Amino acid sequence: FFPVGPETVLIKYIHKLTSFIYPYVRIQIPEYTGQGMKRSEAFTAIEAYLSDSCSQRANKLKADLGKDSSKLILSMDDHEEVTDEFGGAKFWWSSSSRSTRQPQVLSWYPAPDEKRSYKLVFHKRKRQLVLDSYLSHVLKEGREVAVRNRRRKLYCNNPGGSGYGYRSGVWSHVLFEHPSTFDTLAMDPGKKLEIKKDLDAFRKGKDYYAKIGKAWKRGYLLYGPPGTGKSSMIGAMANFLDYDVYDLELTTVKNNVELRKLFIETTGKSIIVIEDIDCSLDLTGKRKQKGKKEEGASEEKKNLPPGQEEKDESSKVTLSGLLNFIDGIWSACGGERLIVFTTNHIEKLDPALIRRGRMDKHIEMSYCGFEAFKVLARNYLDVDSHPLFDTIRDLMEEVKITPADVAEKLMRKSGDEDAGSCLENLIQAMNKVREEEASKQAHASTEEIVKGEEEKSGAEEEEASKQAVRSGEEMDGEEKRGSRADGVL
Ligand SMILES: Nc1ncnc2c1ncn2[C@@H]1O[C@H](COP(=O)(O)OP(=O)(O)OP(=O)(O)O)[C@@H](O)[C@H]1O
Ligand SMILES: [Mg+2]
Repeated sequence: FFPVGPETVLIKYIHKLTSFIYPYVRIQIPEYTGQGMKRSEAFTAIEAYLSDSCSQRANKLKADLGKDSSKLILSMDDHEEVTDEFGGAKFWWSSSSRSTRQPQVLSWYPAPDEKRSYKLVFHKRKRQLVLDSYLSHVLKEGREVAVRNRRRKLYCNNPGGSGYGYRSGVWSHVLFEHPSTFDTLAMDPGKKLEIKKDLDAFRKGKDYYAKIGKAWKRGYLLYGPPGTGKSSMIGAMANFLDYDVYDLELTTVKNNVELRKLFIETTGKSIIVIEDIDCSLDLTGKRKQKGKKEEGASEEKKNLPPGQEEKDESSKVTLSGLLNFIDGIWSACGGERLIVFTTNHIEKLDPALIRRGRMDKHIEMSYCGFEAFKVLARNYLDVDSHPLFDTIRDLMEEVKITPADVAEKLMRKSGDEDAGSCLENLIQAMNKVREEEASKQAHASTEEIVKGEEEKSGAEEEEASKQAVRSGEEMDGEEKRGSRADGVL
């Protein structure tokens, strides 16, 4: 027996009384939860769910552009109510927003000015139905609607160059509208099909990845000379999978901690891209040089003011930081991510970075072959065959030309330029490349001959001098000395 004051007893009775008169349960879903600045996923899903079901019923609606920018997506306006039915029960949804602007409070992490939230009200007898099935139904439907309506985004981690304040380390985004697709991408058809199959298997592989105990992600390494379509390939992948793209600029990431923060902030169904990985950082072969570097670093450290050393050490993204980013424990959060690296110099990369399991698939983007050329000809000139194709096929076997150069030649400069003259341009360009190659080779080989001859004549001279020495030895006195000197000179 606990002695309780009269107020407690009173409150207890008031609760009982209100639940008798007002037999409803309320659930509040705020837009931002906890201390994080991250938008609640539940809120987003509910927003989408309600937008789908309320457009028929609510009176006050908000509109925004949908996926193809031609259709308006309606959603519930603030302070609006809709009812929903599920499993024979009725549910009331309402939205509210409350201004929280506090001008006198200065904060490093300013809170959003408005606190928005959704409220769900239902009869307490339906509590079990809500917990067992209604909420999961709402989330599932909502997520599907959100995916259907969403406009894909291109995120980058360099918001206007401001490297300080609460904005640093946060992604900013624009709409992703890259025109490249697998149809416009010029490469060997077999290879293209293989990549498409691989991506498809990945997209559908949720259960498979769970079964084999791997995080649902896949790494691609695209390598090859400039202008062979690595960036275009990333665009095509994003369009094929309908994923968002995160373009990670490593040089602006201050340290490993920030890298991890960026990674956690990425959402599922996305491609994380690091372009020119060999230039981004001194990640190349760092592990091997570690010992040497540390020696040097400790000497440098001596000259730094106290406190500076620590900062310097932690102010870099390191190879191990990047490896953790790719396959550390954090990479399992969220799931369904593709990580793509591009480089022009695969040989410069640390093998640890590109081993299978991290970079599961290595794709070489190379010079334009005849099959790739045909794709470009179809896209740029609308031709599938042409009398000049045979010449081009022969030339392509000899000459290294990038798809970017081919594309440039095939682009119609004026409206009246016909396919034939574009192809002629291409042939001319390839002939020029061939001549240049030939003259370079000729130059190289004449150099070799000259070098060879120099060596040969050098040897002859030496032989002659030896001869002279030998013959001189046979002489005697003054003459001997003189002739030897001649020989040497
Ligand atoms: N395989 C290709 N198929 C179709 N177009 C291509 C292809 N490769 C290059 N192009 C054309 O050339 C341009 C440059 O290509 P892209 O930016 O993809 O090259 P990259 O390999 O990323 O080069 P870099 O290594 O310099 O970044 C593209 O805009 C595209 O028009
Ligand atoms: Mg590129």
